[in-house]
Amino acid sequence: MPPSIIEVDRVSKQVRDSTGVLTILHDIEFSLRAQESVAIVGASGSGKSTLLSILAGLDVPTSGTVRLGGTDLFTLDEDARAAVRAQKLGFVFQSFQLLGNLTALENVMLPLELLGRGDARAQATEMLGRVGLGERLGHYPRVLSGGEQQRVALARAFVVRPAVLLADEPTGSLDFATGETVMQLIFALNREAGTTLVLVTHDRGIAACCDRQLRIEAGRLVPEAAQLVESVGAA
Ligand SMILES: Nc1ncnc2c1ncn2[C@@H]1O[C@H](COP(=O)(O)OP(=O)(O)OP(=O)(O)O)[C@@H](O)[C@H]1O
Repeated sequence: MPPSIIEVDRVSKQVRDSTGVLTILHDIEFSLRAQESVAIVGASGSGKSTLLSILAGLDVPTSGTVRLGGTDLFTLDEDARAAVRAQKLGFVFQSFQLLGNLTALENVMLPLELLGRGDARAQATEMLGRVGLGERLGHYPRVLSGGEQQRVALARAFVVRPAVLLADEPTGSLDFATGETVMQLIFALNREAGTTLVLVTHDRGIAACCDRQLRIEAGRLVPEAAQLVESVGAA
């Protein structure tokens, strides 16, 4: 069995608001094996995006630990955490988040250049070909459709061969058919690259395509045995 790539141990997150202290995540615990695909599901406001931000090292838990490939993310200083993020993680967001003043090719070359990896142009060109945009290398995001922009974002995420891809509602801004194409591409690239996929989604069909689902209710992880009972009951 592949080793754990992510180990989350008793992660809680609290914030202060005008009414006092709000607990967004309560003692979340799970681990993910290398190459697994996992959907994080749950109602709006249950804490899914907060958990994803903590897995990304972008948000800091109030207590608990997150180990990525054996490295405890929150014992590192910000610079070291950013370096781990750049080397091991890829991100795909609902809103694409491409740089508008760079072409498709330049957007995909950028993470390779920041990591000092050789031959960024050739690797980025090949990756854009892989997502079906080999003819659009010199085009700026503003002339690309939503689905095309998300495919550039996928190429940018996968080109560094991340250990883990974190995706937050990657089809949320796309119509159904385009969303399906993008998801098929994510699963295919994921298998090819042997990446672990962590996907936040409201879409049950997409969640069902993942190896596992982690359900969050009001900041607590529903035990997987209880989820199984629920799904058998619903069948
Ligand atoms: N900095 C903050 N201050 C106050 N409340 C916050 C803060 N960050 C998150 N929250 C609250 O924590 C809860 C969980 O937010 P989160 O964005 O993680 O939910 P979510 O499950 O991703 O929701 P959605 O599916 O709607 O995107 C929400 O009620 C949100 O308003």
